[in-house]
Amino acid sequence: MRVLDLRGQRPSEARLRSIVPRQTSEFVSSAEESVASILADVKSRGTAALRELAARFDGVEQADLRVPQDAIDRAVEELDPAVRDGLETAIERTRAFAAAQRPDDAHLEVAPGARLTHRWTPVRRVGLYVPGGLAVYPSSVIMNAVPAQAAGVESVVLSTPPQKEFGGLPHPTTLAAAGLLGIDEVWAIGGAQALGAMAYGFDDSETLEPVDTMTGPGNIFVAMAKRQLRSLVGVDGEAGTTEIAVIADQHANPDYVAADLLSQAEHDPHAGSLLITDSEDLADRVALALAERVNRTKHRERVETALTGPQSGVILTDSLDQSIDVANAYAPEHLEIQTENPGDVAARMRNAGAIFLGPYSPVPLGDYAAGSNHVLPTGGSARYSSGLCTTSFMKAVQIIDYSAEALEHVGPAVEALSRAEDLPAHGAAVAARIKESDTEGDS
Ligand SMILES: NC(=O)c1ccc[n+]([C@@H]2O[C@H](COP(=O)([O-])OP(=O)(O)OC[C@H]3O[C@@H](n4cnc5c(N)ncnc54)[C@H](O)[C@@H]3O)[C@@H](O)[C@H]2O)c1
Ligand SMILES: N[C@H](CO)Cc1c[nH]c[nH+]1
Ligand SMILES: [Zn+2]
Repeated sequence: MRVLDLRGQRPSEARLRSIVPRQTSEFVSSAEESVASILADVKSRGTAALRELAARFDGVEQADLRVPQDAIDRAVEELDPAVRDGLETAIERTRAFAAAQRPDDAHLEVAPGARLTHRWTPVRRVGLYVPGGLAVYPSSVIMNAVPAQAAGVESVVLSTPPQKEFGGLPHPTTLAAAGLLGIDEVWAIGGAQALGAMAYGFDDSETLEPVDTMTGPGNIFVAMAKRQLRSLVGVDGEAGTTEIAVIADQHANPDYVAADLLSQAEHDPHAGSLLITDSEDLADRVALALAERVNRTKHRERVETALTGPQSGVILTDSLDQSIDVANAYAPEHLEIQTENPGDVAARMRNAGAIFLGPYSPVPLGDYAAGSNHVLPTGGSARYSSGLCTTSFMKAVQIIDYSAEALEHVGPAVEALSRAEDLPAHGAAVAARIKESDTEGDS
């Protein structure tokens, strides 16, 4: 991994953001044109386009795009018992935490007779994307579906790539996870075209009703499709190519740090793994442990590409304070804090998708069974967006209920502001109720 030595330097926030190792936003932008043409094709030609795209990108010929219920039922029946236990544990913990996130409505009488309500409602129909290119992601079925169900969403549709190995159906463990969660509308469509299908819907040889919100992780084609469809449907944050940053000091266990950096590098050759440390000695020991682990890891080629790419590296700082500044500027999807007092460091972190404290909370725990969600903002978007949660599937409506006296009391304020904005009909609408006159000239 390349080393960036910031010791003795005081880079500005702007400079820090530009020098920390990361895939540039041009990386996702490189998919812009191809995704635009995929989406246009799906919009105009529906299932015919989807079948052609599946042949081109997934190498499958599909008769039906919708997965039959008996394939879902069979996947549940044939599920390995240990995997079933794992999925059920993950569902149980994620469900408990998602239920705890349900927001309360807010009610306020802002003045006598002036009642306001902030009422949360679930989105009616949502589309969940579950990736399935380089790896298989049944855990992402849980991370998408459980908060949607906790929010009270009425209609859930799931889309995931068809697999050549399974005759054009999605991977059976992904189907089994859907079955365990009671999801019966599953489509074998992958990549940008899946997002287009759920956003536009189609009604030709098969029918897919459009959704109101789409969520889920995926590669750059998925992330770009979400960017392009954002004005048509609600989308969650940009949960693109995985990244991990670790703030570590001399107290950290180098083998744990190495194992965790490697764990996320195995997702994708473009995944980012970053160590931020004020201890050169720790950095050297992590490098040794990492080399040893990379030698024997299953997806060695992918991991080596990720760890040696421009998006990965070691940043040497001259203090824990500077490590925190660097991490906040980087805004990682996952941040591990492997320091003497991780809770104190976490309290000073503003920008991270999820924070993992201390030696016994590794990122892979959060990937599967911590109870937290693994669909998290990447590419620095943790500066302004959150990981998937129950409110990602909800929206709030504000309800205004004033009595005649309450309106009369605040009327002069409304009328003065309407004059100031040269929108006198606004003031007149209030004046009509107060003075029993509805002409603008009276207001
Ligand atoms: N941030 C998160 O919360 C999170 C969670 C899980 C996974 N991930 C990330 O999700 C990604 C999963 O990627 P994946 O590739 O394994 O699965 P994927 O489902 O995202 O992508 C596979 C699809 O990409 C499409 N595709 C492939 N090549 C294409 C091309 N040249 N042009 C257009 N479309 C093409 C195909 O249609 C295929 O079905 C990884 O990068 C992983 O790091 C992120
Ligand atoms: N680390 C991924 C989020 O970036 C989530 C995941 C799913 N399976 C394994 N890991
Ligand atoms: Zn992972």
